[in-house]
Amino acid sequence: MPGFQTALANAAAGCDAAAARLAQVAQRLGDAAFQTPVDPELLAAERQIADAAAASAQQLRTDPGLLHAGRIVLHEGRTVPLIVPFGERGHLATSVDARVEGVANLVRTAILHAVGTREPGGLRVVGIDTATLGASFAPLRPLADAGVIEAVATDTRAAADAVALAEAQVAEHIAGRRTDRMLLVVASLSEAPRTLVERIDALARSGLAHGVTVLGCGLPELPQAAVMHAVDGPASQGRVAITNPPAAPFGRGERLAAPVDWPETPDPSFVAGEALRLAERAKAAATLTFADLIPAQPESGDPAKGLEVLIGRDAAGEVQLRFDDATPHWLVGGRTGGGKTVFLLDVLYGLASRYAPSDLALFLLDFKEGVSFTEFIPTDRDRSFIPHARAVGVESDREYGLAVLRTLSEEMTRRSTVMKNYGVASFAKLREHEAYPRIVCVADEFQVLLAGNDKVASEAVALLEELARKGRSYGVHLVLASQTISGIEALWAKQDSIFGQFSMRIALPGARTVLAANNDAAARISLGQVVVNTEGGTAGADRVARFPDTDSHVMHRLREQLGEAHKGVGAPRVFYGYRPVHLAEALPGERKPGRALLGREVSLRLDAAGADLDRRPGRHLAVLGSDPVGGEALEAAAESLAGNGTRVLAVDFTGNADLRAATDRVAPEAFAASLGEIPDGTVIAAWGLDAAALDMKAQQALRALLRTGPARGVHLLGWWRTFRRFTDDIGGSAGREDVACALVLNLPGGEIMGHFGPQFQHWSPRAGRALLIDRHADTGGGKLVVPFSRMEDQAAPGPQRSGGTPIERTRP
Ligand SMILES: Nc1ncnc2c1ncn2[C@@H]1O[C@H](COP(=O)(O)OP(=O)(O)OP(=O)(O)O)[C@@H](O)[C@H]1O
Repeated sequence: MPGFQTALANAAAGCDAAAARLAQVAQRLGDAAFQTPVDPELLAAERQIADAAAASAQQLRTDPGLLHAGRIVLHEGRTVPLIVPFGERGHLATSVDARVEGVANLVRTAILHAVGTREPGGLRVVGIDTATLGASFAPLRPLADAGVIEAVATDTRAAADAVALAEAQVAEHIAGRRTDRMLLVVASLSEAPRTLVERIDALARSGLAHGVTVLGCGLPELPQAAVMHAVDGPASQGRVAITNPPAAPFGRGERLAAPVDWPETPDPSFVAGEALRLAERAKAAATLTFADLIPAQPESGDPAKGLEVLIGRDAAGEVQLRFDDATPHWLVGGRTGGGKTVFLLDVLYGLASRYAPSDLALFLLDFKEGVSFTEFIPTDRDRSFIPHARAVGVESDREYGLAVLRTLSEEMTRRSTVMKNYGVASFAKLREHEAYPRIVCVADEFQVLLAGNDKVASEAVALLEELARKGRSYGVHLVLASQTISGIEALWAKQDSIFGQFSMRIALPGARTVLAANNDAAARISLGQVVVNTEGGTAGADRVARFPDTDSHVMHRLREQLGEAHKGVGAPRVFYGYRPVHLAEALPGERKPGRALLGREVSLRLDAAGADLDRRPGRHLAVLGSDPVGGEALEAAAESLAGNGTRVLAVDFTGNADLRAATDRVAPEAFAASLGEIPDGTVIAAWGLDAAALDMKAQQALRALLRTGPARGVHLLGWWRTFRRFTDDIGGSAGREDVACALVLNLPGGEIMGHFGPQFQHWSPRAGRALLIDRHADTGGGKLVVPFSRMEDQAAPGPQRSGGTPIERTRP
């Protein structure tokens, strides 16, 4: 732009000379001086300037180092743009704030110019507007929605945060961690404390070289700034006098000798259109696609020092998050529909594509209808899965979550022993000897695990604390996510020592309490954006990134690729909290002679649960409670035994049992009499024993059978729908040891603890779950199981007809 600059310099010199002459004349003649005819040379210079300015105008608009800050008023009604150094070349200040319309126009012009003349993402804008509560920025709303204007502070506290953001920008710039620029726009500051103004001055001093430009409206003392002074007085016509910009003075005097006007009020539709255009441009540039998250070279990451994953972009570029010593565990929050599922899928698919299944193991828990991890497991329609996933809980029980946490804790113990053997103290060093994978355990709606004061909650807290504290040394990482404030508070309330370990805070729109109390960054973002804060949520340490929506084709393709590359890796074990389980799905190895299978353990391995009917005293099973599932579990037990060659004698007092699996049947009315004649090696399966008419003699025969049966291979599997009748039948506490196994259904802990022990007082029955107690196998609180139920197409057979003879053979 040499033509324009030379013309401007000549004109400025001309102006200086004319101004000096004018001043002298004015001194002599007073107001009459202004009637003095204008020097024809000056008019000629002005014409030259105006022509050069018109020719260069387009070029000027694209230079981020120059700002069109108003109009220089010339003679003959001519004006030329007032161009001042800006951006990296200078700050700009005004003597009055944006309550003056011309200054508000300057604010908008400056922002649109600064954003528009840089590459998308090259400039962040932070605003302060306490006197008009943000009105100066209102027409630029799309830029705020797109995250280009990161914050507009409307009170003094927020103003201090905004200044802190700019200070952090300088610090990051000095440290070489950022190369983008920030424009701090102080549109108005009303009664700001002196210290805040001093901080802005300090920013102005160091900012030019270190990434911050200040537009300080109402701050005429701003260092390194050209200052536009509103000229007072009735004759001033709202004119402005501008001081020389320190970086590029207009001329020899202190000020530009010609009068200046504030920028004109632009057409509102132009401002709105520009803001929208720039916002769209910023969004398009800041948004990666889901496919962009998948590296070109899959599984090439080295997990020794940490795991790294690309999640999106912010103004400074790509945003990579890490699981490492600095950010070993993550806390994620956001309101319903805030994008938590999508964000977690971005992270987990990103990780799975970067690291091999031997380097990364995923444990995925979902405690409510929230995130569903079906994208990791085979489904009826799509058999592909993510081979990194080791265990997945969908709408998991708390006990399942606990089992996963226990497994991780045991894994840490195992690793610690190995590390001691090698004499190393970090996961990175361990990897030099053995290729242990890093483990990432995601618990969505984790607060469910901590709810209440029961044993599960207290054990979960203890385990979480241990994992949070020690996980980093052993390569075990937690991601706790919650949609509710109470979720995060639950963790806080339970153990603040856990909370403190989560230096990585991730806040999706509407998240509260994930960030520090005075950090409201999550309130200002919209869907598709995330606040990432690696300093425990501290205000001023946020990065606002845009993350992509998921893409089911890309996910499917990756699953197929991974499946192809890791053919030998089996599908993860999946616990579906809401699904019934069936004996028919038991694996061949799970069916063993003499083992009555009753359901599936709610545990990491989801093993088949049952009672072993061996020769030890007491090897009988009582199914207790009126829930009809008790009858179905007993059917499964009978079937599993009969399938392995055990002779099963069935008797049904309920009229609803499916006795097809039984080898023999006995009519209900013949049951009492048959008790004395049970052949050796027989299992009696009895449905609804509470309805059996047992006189004293029969009851005694029953007790004798219980006491002596196992030694000769005779076992009773009995379903009592009432607890009282069960204890009566076995002879109360005297017979306690005679029935060692029980499957407890809908009977509260308070009712059974007298018989089974105080450790069962916390048992609270729930649909589809039972408590398996084996007095010989464990002294703890029993095992939570999902009892086997009938398949849906397995219709209830209706009342069974009893035969005429006591023992009727139904199957050879
Ligand atoms: N980064 C994004 N870009 C575009 N759309 C998104 C993005 N993230 C989420 N969405 C959309 O927002 C909607 C809600 O997202 P998501 O299911 O992840 O929310 P959530 O917080 O898990 O909510 P909920 O638990 O209630 O399902 C979805 O339709 C999703 O496609």
